Amino acid sequence: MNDAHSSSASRTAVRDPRVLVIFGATGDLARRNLFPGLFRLFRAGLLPDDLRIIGSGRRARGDLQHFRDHLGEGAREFASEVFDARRWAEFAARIDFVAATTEDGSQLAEALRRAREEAGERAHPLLYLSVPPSIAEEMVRMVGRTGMADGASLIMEKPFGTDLASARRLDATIAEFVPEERVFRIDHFLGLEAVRTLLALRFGNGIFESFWNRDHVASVVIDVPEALGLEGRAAFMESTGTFRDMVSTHLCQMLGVAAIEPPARLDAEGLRARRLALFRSLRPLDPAETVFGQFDGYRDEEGVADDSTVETFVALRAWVDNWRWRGVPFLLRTGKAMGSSERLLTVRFREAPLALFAGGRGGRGERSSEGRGARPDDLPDELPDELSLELSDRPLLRLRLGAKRPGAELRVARGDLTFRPDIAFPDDEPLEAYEKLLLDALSGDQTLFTGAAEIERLWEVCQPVLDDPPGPLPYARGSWGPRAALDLAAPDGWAVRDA
Ligand SMILES: NC(=O)C1=CN([C@@H]2O[C@H](COP(=O)(O)OP(=O)(O)OC[C@H]3O[C@@H](n4cnc5c(N)ncnc54)[C@H](OP(=O)(O)O)[C@@H]3O)[C@@H](O)[C@H]2O)C=CC1
Ligand SMILES: O=C1O[C@H](COP(=O)(O)O)[C@@H](O)[C@H](O)[C@H]1O
Repeated sequence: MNDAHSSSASRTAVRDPRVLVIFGATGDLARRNLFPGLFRLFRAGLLPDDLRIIGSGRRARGDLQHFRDHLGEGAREFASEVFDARRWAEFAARIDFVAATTEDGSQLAEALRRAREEAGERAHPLLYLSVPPSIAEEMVRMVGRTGMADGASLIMEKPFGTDLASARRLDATIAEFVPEERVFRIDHFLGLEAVRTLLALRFGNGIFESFWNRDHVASVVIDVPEALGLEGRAAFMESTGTFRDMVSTHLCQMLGVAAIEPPARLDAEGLRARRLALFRSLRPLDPAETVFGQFDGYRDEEGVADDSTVETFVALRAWVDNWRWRGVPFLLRTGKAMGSSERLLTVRFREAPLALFAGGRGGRGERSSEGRGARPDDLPDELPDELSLELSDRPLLRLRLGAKRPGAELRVARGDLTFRPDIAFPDDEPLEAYEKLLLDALSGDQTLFTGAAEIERLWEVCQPVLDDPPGPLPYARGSWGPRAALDLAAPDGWAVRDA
C-alpha cells in the first residue's frame, strides 16, 4: 500500500542512517508524540531504512513486546490517520528497550555501542533527552561519562533548565560532550504548521509590516487553555509547574514569532538573532501582573502533595519595550483542566478613528450572525477587529472586520475572512509538529530549534515571577481560571471565551 503521507513534494527523505536513543521513552511525551511522530515519518518513507530506535526509562514495565504494544496503543490513538497494525508491527520491530538511570547507563551504553557497530560507519547517533528538566543535567553527565555522546547529536526537551543558573550550567555541561552545532533545543510549538503560516504571512507579503506595530495593534493575546488534567504526570507537574512548563517556553516563543523584526534570512541564525533581540526588549515579568491558579481537586491527585502550591494555571500581561511594540500588552494564558483545549494567537487592532457607522466603536456596527467561524456566539459588539491564528498543524487564519451587510441600508456587521492552508492546498500534507522537528533533527536542520542565548534571556525575563510567585488561586475544573485572570485581560477579554 502506498502511504498517502509520502505524496508531498516538499519533503526530503533523510538518507543518513542513524541510531536514535530516546531517554524518557516510558513517559507521556514519548507515547503521545515522539513515537507517533516517528511512525508518521516511517509511513511517509522518510526514516532511514536501517534506523534503530532504543527507548530508555528507569525500568522496564514488562518485556519488550509489552513496551512496543504500549507505544502501539499511543500510535493508534495519536497517529490514528496513518495507523495500520501491520505497518506498526514492521515499525515496532526496530524498537528496543534498555533501562538507564542518571547513575547507571552502562547497559544502555553497551546496547548503543552494539547498535553503532551493526549499523557501520555512518551510524551517527541521535540522543533525545525527553526527561524532566530537574534531572536533565545529571542525565547529560551520564551520557557523556559513558561515551554515548561521542559523535552524537543531542535533542533536549523543554524547559531547558529550571531557571537562568541551571540553564547556564546545562549549557556548560552539554558543551563538555557535544558541539553546539549538534545540539537541538526543542520547543515543539515552533514546529507547528501555524508558526510557519505566520512567518509566511508576516514576511512573505508586503502589506503586513505597515500595520504590524503599536500604531495599529491594541493588544496581542496568546491563549492556550487545555482541557486535559494531569494525565499521570503528577511528578512532572509537581517538580515543574505550569509557568516553567508552558509560559517560559511555548507561550514566550509564540510571543517571539508574533513580535520579531523581519529576519535577514529564514534560517536558524536569522530567526534566533531576531528572537534574542526581541526577548532582550521583553520587560522582566511582573508578579503583580501575573495570576497563578490551581484547579480544584489537584491536591487530591495521586502523587501531589496535600499542601502543594504548584500552579496549574498562569495568566499574565507582558510588555515589549521597543519602538514597534511599546505600550502594547501581550496577554498570555494557559492552564490545565480548563473549559476547552484551544490554542489561539490573536492580534487585536485599534479602532478606526471616526465612527461613521451606527452601533459601534470606531465603525463597528451590528454583528452578523454568519461567518463567525470557530468563535462562540456571544461575542459582544464592542470587541475589536482582529486577526487570529489557531496554533495547530491545520491552522485556521481568520481576519475579523467590519463589513457592509447586503441590502438597501448601509448596515455594518462583523464578518470573517478566513484562510485554511490545508483546504487551500488540498494536495499538500501538513506535518504534525513533532514529525516535522524529528525530521529536521534527523536531517541536521536547526531552523526551528531555539538557541542557548534566547533561552537564557527568557529565564532572566521570568526570574521576577520565579523569585516571587503569586499564590495560586483556586479555580473550578472546566472553568476559565480564577476571576483575577479574567480581569487581567479587561476590557476585551481572552481570545478563547466563556461560551
Ligand atoms: N507530555 C507532554 O505533553 C510534553 C512533554 N514535553 C517535555 O518532555 C519531557 C518529558 O515529559 P513527559 O514525558 O511528559 O514526562 P513523564 O513524567 O511522563 O516521563 C518522564 C520520563 O523521564 C524518565 N525519568 C524520570 N526521572 C528519571 C531518572 N532519574 N533517570 C532516568 N529516567 C528518568 C521517566 O522514566 P520512568 O518511567 O522509568 O520513571 C519517564 O520515561 C519534559 O521535559 C517535558 O517538558 C514536551 C512537550 C509535551
Ligand atoms: O510541552 C507541553 O506541551 C503540552 C501541550 O502541547 P500539545 O502539542 O501536546 O497539545 C502540554 O500539555 C504539556 O504540559 C507540556 O509539557
